[in-house]
Amino acid sequence: MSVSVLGAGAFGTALAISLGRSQPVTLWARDPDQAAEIATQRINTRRLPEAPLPEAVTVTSDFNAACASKTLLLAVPMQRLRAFLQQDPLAFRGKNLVACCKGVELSTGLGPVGVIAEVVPDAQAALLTGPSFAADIARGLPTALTLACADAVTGLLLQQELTTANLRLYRTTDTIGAEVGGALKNVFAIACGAVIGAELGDSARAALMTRGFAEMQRMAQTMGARAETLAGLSGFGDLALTCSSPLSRNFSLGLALGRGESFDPSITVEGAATARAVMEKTKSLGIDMPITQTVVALIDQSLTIADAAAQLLTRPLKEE
Ligand SMILES: NC(=O)c1ccc[n+]([C@@H]2O[C@H](COP(=O)([O-])OP(=O)(O)OC[C@H]3O[C@@H](n4cnc5c(N)ncnc54)[C@H](O)[C@@H]3O)[C@@H](O)[C@H]2O)c1
Ligand SMILES: O=P(O)(O)OC[C@H](O)CO
Repeated sequence: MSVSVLGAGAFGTALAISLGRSQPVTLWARDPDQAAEIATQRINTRRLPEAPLPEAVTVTSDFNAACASKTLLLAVPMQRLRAFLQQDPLAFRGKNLVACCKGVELSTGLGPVGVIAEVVPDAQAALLTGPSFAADIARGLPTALTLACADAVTGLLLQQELTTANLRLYRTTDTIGAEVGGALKNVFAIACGAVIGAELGDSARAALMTRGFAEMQRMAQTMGARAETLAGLSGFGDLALTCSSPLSRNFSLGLALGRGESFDPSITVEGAATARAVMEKTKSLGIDMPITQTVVALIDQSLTIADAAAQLLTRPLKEE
């Protein structure tokens, strides 16, 4: 069996480095100049500048060559996944397609596994998600993630194939739970960053994390997910990491909002589009997501941080 990573951003490069320490891996970049640069310098200076590539990583911009592997890790942003798959759906037929992105598609309300199932129905769709920064994985620091695949046999195979010495994978067949946890933790990280940026305190952050987790559970269970998935790495685990670290881009966007500073729009921040997509989805699900709604308003700048805090604090009192 062979593995290719499609997408040479920070996360794709980190996964290729981790896997490449013990097996041959192909890393595909869509930009031929970038592929040539990484192949020659043995480092991705644009996205992961301090992490050299092991010898076993082959870098290419040849799409067909990369798609020769049976297992393909799709490391492109959530809102680009469909267009990426639609470029050449035949190339993906019969493959193990492991989405490595987190979020909900704006146009459909689907998560990454749902998008793969729609565009390439005869592939085995899986999701790799959970608490991890690309730089940590690339440095070989200890990390644990969730590998979600509805097909238990394929899930077991992928768990064994993608676990490395420092990257331990747990498996689940609950793809919905894994999708929802990974998507919503980014939304709440924006909220937590805003609270810290506006100097509203660590207690307020803890409240947002806890009530955000309640929103996450509410949405996931309404969609048929299992509670234990949300309590695992893909839900609680990633919420804890992303809401507490300035290394997170979602948290950093929130920090900028809280401080009234600008933020580079070219940086991948999945939580912004996902918050909008989730609010659209709640209309059909019929559930209340007040923190998610507040994040949309903060991003739109239709609400100040002070008004957002006042609005959340004055909601009708209820049981926990
Ligand atoms: N960076 C992390 O620490 C980290 C950790 C875990 C999960 N993730 C997830 O991984 C996903 C990707 O994040 P990232 O950090 O690698 O982002 P990034 O911005 O570093 O890289 C995104 C890559 O996708 C490529 N890309 C974009 N559109 C494309 C298209 N249509 N076709 C082919 N390639 C395309 C870009 O060229 C770029 O190389 C996100 O969903 C993110 O949440 C990231
Ligand atoms: O930098 P972020 O906010 O996209 O977070 C990276 C990972 O998703 C953390 O698990």
